[in-house]
Amino acid sequence: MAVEHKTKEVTKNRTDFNKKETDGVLISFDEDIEVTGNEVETASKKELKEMPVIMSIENLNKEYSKGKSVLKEINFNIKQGELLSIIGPSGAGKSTLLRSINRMIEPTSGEITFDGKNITSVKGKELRHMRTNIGMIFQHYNLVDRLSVFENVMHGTLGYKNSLQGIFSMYTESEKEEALDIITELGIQDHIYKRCDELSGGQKQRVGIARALVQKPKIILCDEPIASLDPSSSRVIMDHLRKICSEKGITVIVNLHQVDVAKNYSDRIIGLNSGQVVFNGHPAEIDKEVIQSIYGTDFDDLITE
Ligand SMILES: Nc1ncnc2c1ncn2[C@@H]1O[C@H](COP(=O)(O)OP(=O)(O)OP(=O)(O)O)[C@@H](O)[C@H]1O
Repeated sequence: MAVEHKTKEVTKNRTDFNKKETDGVLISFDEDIEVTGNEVETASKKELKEMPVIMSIENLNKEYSKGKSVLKEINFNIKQGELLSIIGPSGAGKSTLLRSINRMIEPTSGEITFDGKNITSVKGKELRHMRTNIGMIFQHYNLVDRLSVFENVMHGTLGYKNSLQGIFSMYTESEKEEALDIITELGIQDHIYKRCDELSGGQKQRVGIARALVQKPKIILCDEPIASLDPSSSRVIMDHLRKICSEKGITVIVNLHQVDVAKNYSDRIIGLNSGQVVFNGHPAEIDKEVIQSIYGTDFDDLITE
């Protein structure tokens, strides 16, 4: 079921939020936009309209403890090749939502259909197979520091291997060649034999993207991929994610704290507040009232001018 509309009446509050930097949330608006990247070419509405839906999320709920809902009746569709950002205040449920999608977290109820298959209750081999189609990158990279860039990237193929092949790092020549191509595309070929703990944050995140890409995923989930990076490295990472959608047709779902980055790079934005979707629309529809609905009445408390 597609939900392509604002799902909650926005609160009327005329506080001027222009260019306010909160703890981790940078807000800006069209008339005074503070863009961290170049003008980015997102997919046109028409192009995306013609793309097939790759994932549907229906009535998804999550309770970590009984009676305390962290996700409440989440509904939305995602198209192939779409870059979808999820924004919302700390604790809104962004990570829980992202991790429910690949079942790192078990949803309490609801249904996720991926590539035509209900993946909500798949187990064992089927779950492993499903996860090879869903790559993930993390705020803190989740690399093995003492291993080289190349070895970390090759770990992306492990989902396709039995445990013996995995233990002995048995990679085929074509797997190695494909990994090299991806490493080169990401511009980290000069670091290929370096240990990962010798890299900058931006380089580490590019290793994380390369590892996700060698999985040959249909979707990549990104949990605050730029939260630990400076603006220049953030731009490089977001440019790569945008390119992955536009040129490889891979769907990217990205949790972000930076509203301006979400506006600049996304085909669509979902706003979460207290576990509910309060906005689901085009970045151009994000205005002060929408921001108020997403960040809530406590938003003033976050301002640190
Ligand atoms: N493993 C857990 N057990 C119990 N409660 C949890 C667990 N993980 C998250 N929560 C709670 O669920 C709610 C949503 O957390 P989540 O991390 O999904 O939010 P978020 O929007 O990603 O926040 P942030 O932007 O700070 O990362 C929070 O109230 C959090 O305390």
